Amino acid sequence: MQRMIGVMGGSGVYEIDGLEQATWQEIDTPWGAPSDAVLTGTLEGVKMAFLPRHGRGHVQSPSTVNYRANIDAMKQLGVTDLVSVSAVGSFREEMAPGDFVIVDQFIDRTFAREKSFFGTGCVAHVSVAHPVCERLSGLAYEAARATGVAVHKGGTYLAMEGPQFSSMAESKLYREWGCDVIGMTNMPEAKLAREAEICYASVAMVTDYDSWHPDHGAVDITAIFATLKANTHHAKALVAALPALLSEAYAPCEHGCDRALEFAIMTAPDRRDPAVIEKLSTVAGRVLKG
Ligand SMILES: CSC[C@H]1O[C@H](OP(=O)(O)O)[C@H](O)[C@@H]1O
Ligand SMILES: Nc1ncnc2[nH]cnc12
Repeated sequence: MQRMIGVMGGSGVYEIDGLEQATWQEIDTPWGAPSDAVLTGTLEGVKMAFLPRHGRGHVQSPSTVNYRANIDAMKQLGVTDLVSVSAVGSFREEMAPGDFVIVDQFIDRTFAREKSFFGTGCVAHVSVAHPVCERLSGLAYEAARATGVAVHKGGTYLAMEGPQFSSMAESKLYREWGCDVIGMTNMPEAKLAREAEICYASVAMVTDYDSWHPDHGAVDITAIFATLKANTHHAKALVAALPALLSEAYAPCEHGCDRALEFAIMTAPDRRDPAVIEKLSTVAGRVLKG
């Protein structure tokens, strides 16, 4: 099996540079349409797939992004390692606008999204105790360091429903909970990547101090865009640095991300719904076949 890098581009990241044989591919999935076509090609001999999470032109809101379709599309293309690039607010003075954070934990406060590929007819329970792939996150950290940006290794991401930003009381509460950054999209994306047995890492680009900071006031979308614009070159450079770091032949993930479904399916084979099994053929085909 060949290793393939997927990039899920967040706010401000709607394209990547330098792909050879670049083609926008429309992908159908049993879960509906992904946010957009997927840009595929190779970079330094490594196959890559890029999907703008909100669609080109930022059409999908965090609540309407079809996360299941996006992950299924990446899996169909053969993505083994998926790096998310996201804009976030910061709860820490030292995680300043412009900095990058390699997220390693999540608190999921989203409530209006489909969060699993599984359900009635085929029930499965995977572990997300360690919701990101340690190996891929380490490589993303190295790639970020190579760009020269200030980068923090590890951080807890509070996933909120949105689309409105948090109240000051919520912002202060999340700080007390020990959260480091806040965004609206990495959940259920990370959970679904785990169900699809794809290694997942999250690169968070700090754009603001949310609304807790006495010296910074409320979140200001104009300031967010300015910070994102000033940082796009770092995000693109990070993506460009990934192939050299991941170019070695595929080796099973030491953390088991690529085997997450091994013992996860609870529904007895003779009680599984054939229509549901058919829908799961891409993401869970490895364990459902045979
Ligand atoms: C640009 S402000 C809020 C918007 O930005 C983040 O999107 P993404 O995670 O895709 O970079 C945040 O989650 C909100 O969707
Ligand atoms: N303060 C914030 N809250 C939620 N999502 C964000 N994305 C960027 N800044 C954010």
